[in-house]
Amino acid sequence: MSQSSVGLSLRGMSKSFPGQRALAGVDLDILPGTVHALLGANGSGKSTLIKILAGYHSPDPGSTAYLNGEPLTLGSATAAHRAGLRFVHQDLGLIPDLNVIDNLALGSEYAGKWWLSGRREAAAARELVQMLMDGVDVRRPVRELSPAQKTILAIARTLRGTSSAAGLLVLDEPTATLPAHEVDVLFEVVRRVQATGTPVLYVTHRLDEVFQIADTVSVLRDGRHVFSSAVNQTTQRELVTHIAGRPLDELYPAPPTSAGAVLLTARGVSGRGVRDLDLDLHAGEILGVAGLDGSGRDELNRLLFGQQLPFAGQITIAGTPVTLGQPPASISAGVGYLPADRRLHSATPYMTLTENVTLPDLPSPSLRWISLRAEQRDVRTWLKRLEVSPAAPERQFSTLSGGNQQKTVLARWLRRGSRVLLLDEPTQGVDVGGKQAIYNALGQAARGGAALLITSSDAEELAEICATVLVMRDGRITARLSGPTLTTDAIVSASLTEGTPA
Ligand SMILES: Nc1ncnc2c1ncn2[C@@H]1O[C@H](COP(=O)(O)OP(=O)(O)OP(=O)(O)O)[C@@H](O)[C@H]1O
Repeated sequence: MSQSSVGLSLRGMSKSFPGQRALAGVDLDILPGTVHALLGANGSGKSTLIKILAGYHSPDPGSTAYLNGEPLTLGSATAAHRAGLRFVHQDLGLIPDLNVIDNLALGSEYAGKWWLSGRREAAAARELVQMLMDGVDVRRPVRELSPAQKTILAIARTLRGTSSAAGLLVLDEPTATLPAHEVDVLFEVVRRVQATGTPVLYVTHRLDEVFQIADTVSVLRDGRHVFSSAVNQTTQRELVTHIAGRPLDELYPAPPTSAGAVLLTARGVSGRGVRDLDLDLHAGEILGVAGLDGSGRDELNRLLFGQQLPFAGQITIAGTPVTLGQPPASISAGVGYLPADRRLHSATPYMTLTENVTLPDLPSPSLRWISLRAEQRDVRTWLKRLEVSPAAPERQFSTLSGGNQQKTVLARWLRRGSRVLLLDEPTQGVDVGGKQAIYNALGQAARGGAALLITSSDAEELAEICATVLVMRDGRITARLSGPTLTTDAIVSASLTEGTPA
C-alpha cells in the first residue's frame, strides 16, 4: 500500500516483545486537520503504537512511517519531536506547586534560562494560555486549576514552540479522570488545535466521546488494524463489535436491590477533604459516591480504609470499631481497597500476576508451597473471569497493558472474598468488554453478601450499577439519589450545585 501524501501514514507497523506480538502489520492514515479516534480492547496495542511514534520503542524491521510524505525516523524521541509529533499522556507531568508560566517553561527550549527573561516568558505564556483557555491567571499554582484546565495546560506545553501546525498531537485517554461537565471544556480546546491544521490522534475507551469529537475512527484488535470509518458512517454498536470481536449485549447489569445488615458504619468522620461524615453501608449493596475534584470523593475511601488517618470519628465493620488509620486492621476486618492510582499505590510491578493477586494473603512460608499449584489455578480462574489478557498467572505485572493491570488488582480483592469493598474508579482505563466483566463480578460479589462502596467520575456508570448514589461537595454528602431520582443528569447537576448536607 502506498503512503498518503499528507498527514501521518503508518505502513506495516509491527512490534514484538518476548513471547508477545503487540502490533502486527498496522497500516493507518491520519489526515491533517482531523481528530482520529483510536480504539481497542485492553492489550490491543494502542500504547505500543503511541510509544513507537514517541520514539520510546523501536518497531520491528519493515515498519515505516511518513509525515506529509517525508519518511519518519522511528525509535528516536529527538527525531519524533523534531518532526512535530507531540504527546499528552495520562500522567500530565505537571508540577502542582509551580504556577502556569513555570509549568509551561518546563521542558521547553526556554527551560534553564526562562528566569532571565521573565517578562517575555510571562507574556508568551499568557498569549498561549489565552488562546487555549480564556480567563486563567497564569500566576496561579497549577494545583488550583480544574482537571480539564490541567489537561489543557499540558496540551499548551507540548504545543509550545511549534511555530505553525504541529505534525500530530496525540492525546492518550485525556478524559479518563475528567468529570462529565469538564469534558466539553477540553473538547473546545481540541477543536481549536484541530482548526490550526494539526491532526489529533485521540485514544479513548469512552465510545460516546468518539461521536462528539472525532471525524474518523480506527480500531485495533490483538495488534491488528481491524476497522476504520468516518464517524458519521458508523454506530456505537458496530464499534463495540469490532473492539470486542463479538457483539456484546447490555453493558450494565441491573443493580442489586435487596440490602441486608449494615456492614460498615462511619460516624462523625473528619479528615483531609472530608467533614463530619456519617455513612451506613449494607451487605448486598453497591453504594456509589460522586463529586467533583476536591469534593472529598477522592479522600473518602482512603479514610475509611485507613490509608489516611481521620482527625475524628468512628468506623465500625460488622459492629466492631476498627483502629483508625491502620490498613492492616481494616484488611483483617475484611475490608478490601482499590485505589484510583493502583499502579502507584497498589501493585508490585516486577512481581508476577499471581503474586499481585495473592498479595494480601500473606500465608506462612512453610504452608505456601503446598498450595502453590491450586493457587495458580485459582488465580487463572479469576483472571479469566475479569477478562485479563493474557490470563497468565506467571506473567510479570509490569508487562500487562494498563487496563489489564487494573483488572488484575481488582481480581485480588474479589478473590479474597472481602466483605467490604471500597473501590475508587474501578473501570478506569478498562475496555468495554472488560467493563461488562467487572460490573458482573461486582454484582455477583454484592449478591454474595459483600458491601461495595464505589467512587467514580463516570456519572453514567454510577447511575446504572448502583441502587443509591451519594453526591459530595465541600467534604460533605449533599445529595442522596435513588429510585427515579437517580439519573446521570441528576448526579452531574447535584455535583455542580450547592446543596444542604444530606
Ligand atoms: N514491555 C513489554 N513487555 C512485554 N509485553 C508487553 C510490553 N509492553 C506491552 N506488552 C504487551 O503488548 C500488548 C499490547 O499492549 P498495549 O499496552 O499496547 O495495549 P493497549 O491497547 O494500550 O491497552 P490498554 O487499553 O489496557 O492501555 C499487551 O499484550 C501487553 O501485555
